[in-house]
Amino acid sequence: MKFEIYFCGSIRAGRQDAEIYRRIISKLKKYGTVLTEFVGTNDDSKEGESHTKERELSDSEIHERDIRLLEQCEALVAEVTQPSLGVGYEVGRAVVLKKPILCLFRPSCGKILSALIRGIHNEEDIIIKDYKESDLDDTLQEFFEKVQKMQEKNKK
Ligand SMILES: O=c1[nH]c(=O)n([C@H]2C[C@H](O)[C@@H](COP(=O)(O)O)O2)cc1CO
Repeated sequence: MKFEIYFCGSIRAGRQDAEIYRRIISKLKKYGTVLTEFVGTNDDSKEGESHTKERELSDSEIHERDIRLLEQCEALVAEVTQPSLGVGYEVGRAVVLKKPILCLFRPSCGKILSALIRGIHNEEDIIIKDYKESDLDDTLQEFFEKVQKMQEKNKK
């Protein structure tokens, strides 16, 4: 399986889960190319050393680049535990673009996921999954098998 994958995680809404994003991205590489690897790059500074390049771009350039990558991707995986306007927007745009979507939420954080995210689950091409890191391998495998099947069906 070799897909182009758009990964979403909080940036300006807080970098507390950046290390988890990095670990998810390294698992995603088994399934293809991660178009937004910078979301998981480890950083010490508040906005992130890894975003030095991002800082060279204007907000509208970041938005244009991300929409282009969203259109290009074959699947979107979002870590939605840390609430982020940018991630919510990306998920909404991916719904409109009819991309397969996997949203990953850790209930252990004590927060309650937005109904506007949990409510898009359809058991088919949009999966909203409560997870623990120990479940990730199985969850990703299951999701990308679905994506593969959908692509094969669409080719017929
Ligand atoms: O510099 C950036 N680069 C970028 O690609 N994004 C995208 C990717 C992330 O999945 C998402 C994070 O949004 P936010 O910054 O609102 O938490 O938006 C967001 C920012 C900063 O808002």
